[in-house]
Amino acid sequence: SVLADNGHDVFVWTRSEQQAAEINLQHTNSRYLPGITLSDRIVASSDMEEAVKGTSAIIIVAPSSAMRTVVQQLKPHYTKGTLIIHATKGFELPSLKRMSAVIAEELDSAEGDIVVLSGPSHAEEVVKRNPTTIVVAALNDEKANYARDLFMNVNFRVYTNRDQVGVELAGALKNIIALGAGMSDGLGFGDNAKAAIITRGLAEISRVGVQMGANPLTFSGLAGVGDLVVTATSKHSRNWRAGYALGQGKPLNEVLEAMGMVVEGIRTTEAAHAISIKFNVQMPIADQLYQVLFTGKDSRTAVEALMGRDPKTEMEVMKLETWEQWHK
Ligand SMILES: NC(=O)C1=CN([C@@H]2O[C@H](COP(=O)(O)OP(=O)(O)OC[C@H]3O[C@@H](n4cnc5c(N)ncnc54)[C@H](O)[C@@H]3O)[C@@H](O)[C@H]2O)C=CC1
Ligand SMILES: O=C(CO)COP(=O)(O)O
Repeated sequence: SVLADNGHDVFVWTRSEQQAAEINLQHTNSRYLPGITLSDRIVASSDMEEAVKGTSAIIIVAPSSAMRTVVQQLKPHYTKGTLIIHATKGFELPSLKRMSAVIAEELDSAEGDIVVLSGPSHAEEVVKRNPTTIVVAALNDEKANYARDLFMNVNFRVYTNRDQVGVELAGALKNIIALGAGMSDGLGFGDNAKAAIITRGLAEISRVGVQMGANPLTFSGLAGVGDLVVTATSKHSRNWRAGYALGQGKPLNEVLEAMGMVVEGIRTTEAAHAISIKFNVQMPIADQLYQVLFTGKDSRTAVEALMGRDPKTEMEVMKLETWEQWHK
């Protein structure tokens, strides 16, 4: 919708012929954006070749679990050099690869040329043209600037950031903390507990991000704090809503079935469990969530485990040598 507002012709690919017909004939997408009329500049197709033929940029927003197969379907129709932007927040499992690495591998392109679009941007509000700020990140400045100019308008402000790794990691990892914030609310803990999980969650995802090559400052930006606030406090958030239902004692399979949309934080918690071992970094919140989601631990017992940890200094956010390296 943002691109259509900016005067671009937009082609949407969907697996569902029925959904494509609805978008083309009624200009609505009732399952995902009820009550919204879409621009007639938006044309949908269930044929990948038709959807991407002759386009100057391709935006991929498949769930992380489907990213590789979607890019494999795109590959035969992809013209080398066409700009690729992705807005998916998650990791590939079990490889733990970031999405831009998966895309670059499949399309045989440089990872730094893939533009990551991230930040606090629930589709439900973007489509209403409510003010939204996001970040586009790539090592390749020309490509990042091109992506920025495609999307930028008076309702949708776009910043650039060269820390592609950090933006991608922040966007994925914040979903774990949003699940935890929802769970805290579902348990009825109130504002103090939610502020605690957001703040300590930010420390945790920044610590692991830095260990994986991110600039810590990226976690104070739109892809970090910005998206964490949105996802951990919004009624739109699938991750918060799933956490809330889990906190109320509903079983995971029931929660996911009722949601009917992807809850990336579940898979990302699984990824974080492996990441904390691989990168030798403590992720206490993700670790407790992992136990609640995958080993049947009671959520109140998990909270007790978090609150009963050994005393720490608050500033033990990341390894000092990494911090010093960034501040040299
Ligand atoms: N919904 C939002 O406001 C935002 C979502 N994102 C990210 O976008 C990604 C997608 O999320 P949503 O659109 O919210 O999920 P969703 O569950 O609402 O929609 C996912 C879409 O992908 C399709 N899909 C699933 N598996 C597929 C496959 N194998 N091949 C082709 N299509 C497939 C589904 O049919 C559905 O149309 C996630 O990584 C999410 O974190 C990022 C920013 C905002
Ligand atoms: O990342 C998002 C908003 O920026 C979407 O979060 P949810 O998947 O939790 O709705």
